[in-house]
Parts: sequence; structure tokens; C-alpha cells
Amino acid sequence: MNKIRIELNAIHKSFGKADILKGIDFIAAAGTTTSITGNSGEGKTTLLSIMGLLQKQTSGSILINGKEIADTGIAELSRIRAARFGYLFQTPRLVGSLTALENILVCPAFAGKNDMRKRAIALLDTFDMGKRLDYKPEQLSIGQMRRVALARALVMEPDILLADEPTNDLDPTVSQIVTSSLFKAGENGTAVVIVTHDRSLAAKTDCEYHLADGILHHVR
Ligand SMILES: Nc1ncnc2c1ncn2[C@@H]1O[C@H](COP(=O)(O)OP(=O)(O)OP(=O)(O)O)[C@@H](O)[C@H]1O
Repeated sequence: MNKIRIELNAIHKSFGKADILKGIDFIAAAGTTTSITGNSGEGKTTLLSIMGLLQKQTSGSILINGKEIADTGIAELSRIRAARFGYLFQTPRLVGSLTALENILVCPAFAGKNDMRKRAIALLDTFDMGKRLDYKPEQLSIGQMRRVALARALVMEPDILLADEPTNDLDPTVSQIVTSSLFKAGENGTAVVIVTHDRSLAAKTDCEYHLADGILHHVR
């Protein structure tokens, strides 16, 4: 299956009278890691969720493989999100009634992929969570929940992986595991977009942007 290409053109986003994003152009390129830095409240999470088709822009267009998503039906959009996008939110957003392993298998099941159990277990093992497959979120620490959330984001080998502050709440060892998993996904062809305050993480990505005053500045 070919990787999808997602393109943002002149994206504006306002909340009431507050203009948060003021004309963002961006292409998530396959096999590329990109970081977006910026001060708190500048709109990084908002931009990531628009890119992830989770929130609508006020104006501007988003193209998937050259086709405007405005022309794509809701069911097809849900299918694209489940099958092609991986999300690592700022908070883990796990389903409280499901175990760690079950949380990871929700999206594959939705996308009709029922053969992901082995891969999900292998990912949890990689993140040193192999002994906690059957733990519910309330039995896990924040850092452990974040590792489950990362495994969930990676399990489908997404075309686009959107990671919001992926190293928050993690000790240096786990942070290193998480970071290398993101870069490995990039090497395997995923377009990885990372929002971060972590300067050293941003410096390691192929491409770096800085969001300020609603404008996305290309740093390198
Ligand atoms: N649903 C909403 N309704 C109103 N205002 C919102 C909403 N979502 C975000 N905002 C505002 O948009 C601005 C950008 O928020 P956003 O979370 O995107 O910033 P951020 O750069 O990710 O910040 P941080 O680094 O602190 O996570 C903030 O001023 C916030 O209050």
C-alpha cells in the first residue's frame, strides 16, 4: 500500500476573536521526521490536531494525495484516521475499562486488522511493558500509560505519526526508547511530526519548524 501524502495550504484557525493560526503551509513527507517548537499557547497542539483531521480549520485546505478532504465523506475520513494515522496525544487518552493490550488493539480492530496481537505485544515488550499487558490504565503510572499510548500509535505502522510532547513525564531511559521508536518509524517510511519543547529532540529531526504569532517558521 502506498504511503499517503498530506498537504496543508493556507490554514487559518480562530477561536472566537483569537486568531491562532494565520496561514500555515505544510507537507508531511514520508520517511521524514519534523519537529515543531514554540512557546506555550502558540497553537502547536491545534495545528497537530488539524493535521490529524481531528479538528477543522477555520479556512484553508487539506489535501490527501492531492484530493481535498472537504470532498471526503465522514466514514472514509474515519477509516483513513484509523488505518493511516498514529496519534500520540499530550495526555495518554487510554480507555479506562480496557487493558493495556486491549487499548492498543482498538484501532486495528476498527480498521479490520485482527492480526495485530503479536505486534502489539512485541511493542509493549520493547517499551518494557511486557509484564503489564493486562493492567488497566488506573494501575499504571503516567509514564507507563504514555508508553502504552505510543505502542497504540505505532501498532499499525502509520503513514503519519503525530506526537505531541512525546517525552513528557518520562525518565531518561524511557525517553530514549520512545525517541528511538519515533525515529525508527521515520526510517521505515512514516512521516513523523513531533511537537516538543525539548530542544535536543528537535535538533535530531530532519526538519525543524518554529510556530510563533500564528506563523510556521522554517528553522532548518
Ligand atoms: N477549543 C478551544 N476553544 C478556545 N480556545 C482554544 C481551544 N483550543 C485551544 N484554544 C486556544 O488556542 C491557543 C493555542 O492552544 P494550543 O493548545 O494549540 O497551544 P500549544 O502551543 O500546543 O500550547 P502548549 O505548549 O502549552 O501545549 C491557546 O490560547 C488556547 O487557549
